[in-house]
Formats: sequence, structure tokens, C-alpha cells
Amino acid sequence: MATSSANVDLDGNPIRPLTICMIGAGGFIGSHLCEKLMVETQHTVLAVDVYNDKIKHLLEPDSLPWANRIQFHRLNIKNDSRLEGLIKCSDLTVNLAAICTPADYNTRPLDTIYSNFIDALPVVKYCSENNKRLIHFSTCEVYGKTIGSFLPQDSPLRQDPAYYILKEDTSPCIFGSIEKQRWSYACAKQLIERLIYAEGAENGLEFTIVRPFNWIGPRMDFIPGIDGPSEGVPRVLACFSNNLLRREPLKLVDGGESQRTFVYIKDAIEAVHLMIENPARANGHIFNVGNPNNEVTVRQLAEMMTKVYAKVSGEDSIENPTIDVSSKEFYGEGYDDSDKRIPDMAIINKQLGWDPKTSLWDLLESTLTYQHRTYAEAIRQSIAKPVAS
Ligand SMILES: NC(=O)c1ccc[n+]([C@@H]2O[C@H](COP(=O)([O-])OP(=O)(O)OC[C@H]3O[C@@H](n4cnc5c(N)ncnc54)[C@H](O)[C@@H]3O)[C@@H](O)[C@H]2O)c1
Ligand SMILES: O=C(O)[C@H]1O[C@H](OP(=O)(O)OP(=O)(O)OC[C@H]2O[C@@H](n3ccc(=O)[nH]c3=O)[C@H](O)[C@@H]2O)[C@H](O)[C@@H](O)[C@@H]1O
Repeated sequence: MATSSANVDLDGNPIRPLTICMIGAGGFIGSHLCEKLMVETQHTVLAVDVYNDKIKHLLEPDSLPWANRIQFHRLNIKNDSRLEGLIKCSDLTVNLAAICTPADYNTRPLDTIYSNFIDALPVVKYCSENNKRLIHFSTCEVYGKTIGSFLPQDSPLRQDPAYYILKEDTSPCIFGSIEKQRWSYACAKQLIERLIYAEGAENGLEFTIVRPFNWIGPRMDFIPGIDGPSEGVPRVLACFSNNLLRREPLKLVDGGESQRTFVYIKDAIEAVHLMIENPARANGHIFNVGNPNNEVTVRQLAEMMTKVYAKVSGEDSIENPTIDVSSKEFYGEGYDDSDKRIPDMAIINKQLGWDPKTSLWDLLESTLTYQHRTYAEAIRQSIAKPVAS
């Protein structure tokens, strides 16, 4: 894998220290990106978010070696006039802010569309008007379902990669009907991608669009009842971690037949680092960032997480480790799913020389070690606490 050296880019040119306005810096991806930029580079980060719990370790104490290179700005980009000033005084804006948990897409579709499209509009506008570079986080969900999923079950073409591999420049974006509100997120992300692309074409905006394919690792989402709402439904890694920590069966939605490719957050952050430091190679591109070698069904993921958790916790797994639930029961009306998500890696490989390296077993082992160390005791105490009468 290509890595960017401390001082020169992939073409041997010196890298000058940048000021980066990172919106959504307090989230899962933002926290890892901030960590990378503080520990391994000389760039400065203006970290924008409504929360900062996941980056507290980078903000305090003042004696940290990077203390003068990171500032936290608590603001909601929906309604804060300070945003334009922060973008103006930065060289680059990285926009991560979004509602991005599937349980919200069909239950809070308006918030989802506003967050992923309307709230991103001023960010794009300020970057374009002030000639500032933008790295915008989209999603692999813009591909929706594969072409192959519409073929008859017994069609041999279903095995042909042409019918399922997802390519940035040729694959169509296939969503379900409007009443399947699951697609509100993907559709909003697609429209903001098109707007950014058009700003590039008509007004010369320097942009890069990132399509993450299921990045997972420590600090992803929350554990319900511990550092998030008891009734909240996070993404699958945190749902399954929560079940394992509580010794409950893992819930397989509609049989757990959907397929995903999971990439380790630390591998994926390497790719973003390369985009930041190689604008000539990254500008104007849309990049899939995922690990095509780590494909599993959700059922296989549950089985592997159960085995890995038994290893890292030293506890035997429960007798019936999984249970089937319908999507209506789990997510409510209007849920739908992507059947299969394998990223084509040709463009990112050609432009940035990036390839993922961590196997699914290894990334689950380090992530579940973190989950166990961070949450097991808190869960034990919450279970032991008598319920208030
Ligand atoms: N994690 C993945 O695998 C994945 C996959 C596909 C796409 N993405 C995209 O990457 C981005 C980051 O994802 P993540 O996993 O880190 O999610 P996250 O929810 O952990 O982080 C998003 C952050 O944005 C902040 N935010 C949201 N709205 C805001 C607002 N109005 N003002 C200020 N801050 C706001 C949130 O507080 C949160 O800290 C999102 O755009 C998401 O759609 C992530
Ligand atoms: O991470 C990504 O690349 C993108 O995909 C995710 O969507 P999805 O993969 O469907 O979200 P998960 O919550 O991680 O679910 C993965 C699969 O597990 C299933 N699932 C989830 C939770 C659970 O307890 N059980 C279960 O079977 C879901 O139905 C789905 O098929 C989210 O939309 C975004 O964070 C992001 O854009």
C-alpha cells in the first residue's frame, strides 16, 4: 500500500501544513481522522461538531504536543453564521456531518433528507464561492441495489461480476420505490454528489467525493443504554456488540442474508490521508473506499463476531447465539436493503495507490477487544443496578 511520507506527496512534492475545517469531526470517522492528523502530520484542524466526546482525548490537556493545532468549535451547521468564516480561513473543508444510521432513514426521513442534502448546501456554496477545496463524504448506499438482484434467482448472470461490482463511473444508482423510505438517505446523498459535481463542472469547485463501504472499528456509534439512548438502534457493529456484551442473541434482520464488505477504519483513514495530501490526484474524483476481500453475509458476520468475542472476553458464547427478526419489527415500515456491496477499487488504486490490508477477523479482534475493555464493566453495573420503583 502506498503511504504518504511526512514531507512529500506521492509525486515527490513537498507537503505544506494545511488548515482543515473538519465538519462532523466529533463522530466516528472524524475522531479517527483527527487522531491521524494530530499524531502523524503537521496540519491544523478546526474541528466542528455539536459533540466532542469522541475527540476529548485529543483536545485535553493543553500539554498535548498538538494542542496548538486543533481547535474545537461547537456549532450546528444548520443555523450558525460562524461556518462561512471557518471555511474561509481554511485551505480545505472535509464534510462528514450527517444523519447516517439506517434506523433513522425510514422513521425520520425529513431529518435525514435535511441533514444529508439541505444542511450540506451552505458548505458546498461557501467552498465554491471562496475557491476552497472540498472533500465531501457520500456513501456506498448511492449505488442502492445491484443489477443482479433484479435477475431471476437461477440466472447464471448473478455470478457475473458485471452484474454486482460497484464502479464509480459506470454503475447505475438503483433505489426502491418512494414509499420505501430507507432510500431517503441514499437519494439525498446522490443529489448532493450531483450538485458538487456540477459546481466542479460549471464553477471550477475543487472537490473529492468519498463513498465509504461499511467502515468499522472502535468508537463507532454507541452502546444503547450506556453512551446512547436505551431504545436507539445504531449500525450493525454496535448492535451486535451490544448483544454480545449483554449475552443476548444477535438479531438477524430478514434472515441476515444481505451481504456487506467491511473495511477497518484505520485502513480507510489512510485513504483519506492520501486524498488530503495529494490534491492533484484526488480533485475531481469520486472514490469507493472499501475492502472487497472482506465480504460476508450478515449471518456470517454474526457468527464471526460471536467467535471473536468469546476469544477476547474469555466467556463462552450463549447456547442460541442468533435470532431471526423481520425488518418491519426491527426497523419499522418503509425499510428496504442493499443486497450486496462490493467496491471496484481500480480508481483509488490508480490515483492514490491505496489498497486495504486488514482481514475481517483481525479488524473484529481489535475492535471487539476495545468494545469489551470500554463497555463490559459499565454493562455489568447497569444490569446489576436495581430498577427504581
Ligand atoms: N461509517 C461508515 O462506514 C460510513 C459509510 C458511508 C458513509 N458514511 C458517511 O461518512 C460521514 C461520517 O460518518 P460517521 O460514521 O463518522 O458518522 P457519525 O454519526 O459518527 O458522525 C457524524 C458527525 O456529524 C455530526 N453532525 C451531524 N449533523 C451536524 C450538524 N448539523 N452540525 C454539526 N455537526 C453535525 C454528528 O454530531 C456526528 O458527530 C457521514 O456523512 C456518513 O454518511 C460513513
Ligand atoms: O456503512 C456504510 O457503508 C453505509 O451503510 C450503512 O447501511 P447498512 O450497511 O445497511 O447499515 P448497518 O446498520 O451497518 O446494517 C448492515 C446490515 O445488517 C443488518 N442488521 C443490522 C443490525 C442488526 O442488529 N441486525 C442486522 O441484521 C441490516 O439489516 C443490514 O442488512 C449506513 O447507511 C451508513 O452508515 C453508511 O452509509
